Amino acid sequence: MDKLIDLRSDTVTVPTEKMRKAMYKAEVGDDVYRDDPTMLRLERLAAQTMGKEDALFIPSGTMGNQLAIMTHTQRGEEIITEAEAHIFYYEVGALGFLAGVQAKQLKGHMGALNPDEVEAAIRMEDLHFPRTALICEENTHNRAGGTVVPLDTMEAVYRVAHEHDIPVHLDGARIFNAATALGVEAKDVAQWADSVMFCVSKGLCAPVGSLLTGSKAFIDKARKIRKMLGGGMRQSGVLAAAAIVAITDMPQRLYEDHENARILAQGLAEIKGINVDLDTVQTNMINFDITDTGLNGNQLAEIIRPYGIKIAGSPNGKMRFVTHYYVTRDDVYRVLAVMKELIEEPV
Ligand SMILES: Cc1ncc(COP(=O)(O)O)c(CN[C@H](C(=O)O)[C@H](C)O)c1O
Repeated sequence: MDKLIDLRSDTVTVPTEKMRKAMYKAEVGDDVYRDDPTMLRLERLAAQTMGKEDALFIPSGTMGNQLAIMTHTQRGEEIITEAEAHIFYYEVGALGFLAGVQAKQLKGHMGALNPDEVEAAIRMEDLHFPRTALICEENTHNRAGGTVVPLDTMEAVYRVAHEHDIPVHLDGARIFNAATALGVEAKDVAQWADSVMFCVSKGLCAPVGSLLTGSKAFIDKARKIRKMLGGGMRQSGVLAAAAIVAITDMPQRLYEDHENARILAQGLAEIKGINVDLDTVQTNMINFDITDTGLNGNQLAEIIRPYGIKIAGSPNGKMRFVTHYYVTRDDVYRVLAVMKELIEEPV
């Protein structure tokens, strides 16, 4: 059976052999009592990696983002997000349902908020107005194509926020991809946010989890809200062990995913009917459009599947391919050969 090439997302990655061994041998305890030594080690490592005081393990990035919002805000307040931020676009309306806040959405440029527009969007004191309680950024930015927000932009937004005593939360699901593309450490990106959520379950290949990082006071409050949501976990050191391997071993190889994405994007751009904006291919994602091929994403997903290639379908021509640890350079060449055959020489 040919190997399955799965380009749907970097969320499909499975734990490495080293992670599985670490999980098996993990020293565990009841983390609600703070007795799990492996979880304590992970949270110290995560905080140190982001240059923050403390960290909290959560089972998903969505929970980490929403926990941050619930911790930073009060019901009835307003947060500022980019127009297609994951926090707004893909988190099932949790902003309103869980945190009871509303979003002021600003259209970014390749996912980056404009600091002047952020400042203009901050509410002044007025009987009619909700208070602006939080500014949320996303780096890399998923729906913009895994694009990287420049550090000077993040710094400018951070300074505007702090001039108005407003905290900044970074959805850093792929912060290590951003740091790799920028040639800096993750903490150099994280410094321009008060709280940072990052995922170990995506490009870093851990089976489960994300870390929310921030000040000790912030994390103490977030830990209590996590417990309220039923997120207090017992012997979670089994998961923490894999996350420690993920943070320690995997960021340094992300450049390979970026190189593979670049090669894949350039190859796709040469196929008749496929439109790719190569400027947006900056990390491990490729957003492209197949409308001019006469196919939509769902049709392509169906005809490509028998070739051992899994892609996310779509009702229109808008497509996303994501590279990761389990997509090799040879897999990239095979995908290009199959795409060329299916699109340029349809039967
Ligand atoms: C920027 C960002 N922030 C948060 C999350 C949520 O992470 P999880 O809740 O899936 O762990 C994601 C997941 N992104 C997933 C994907 O890309 O396939 C889907 C869209 O939810 C994300 O891309």
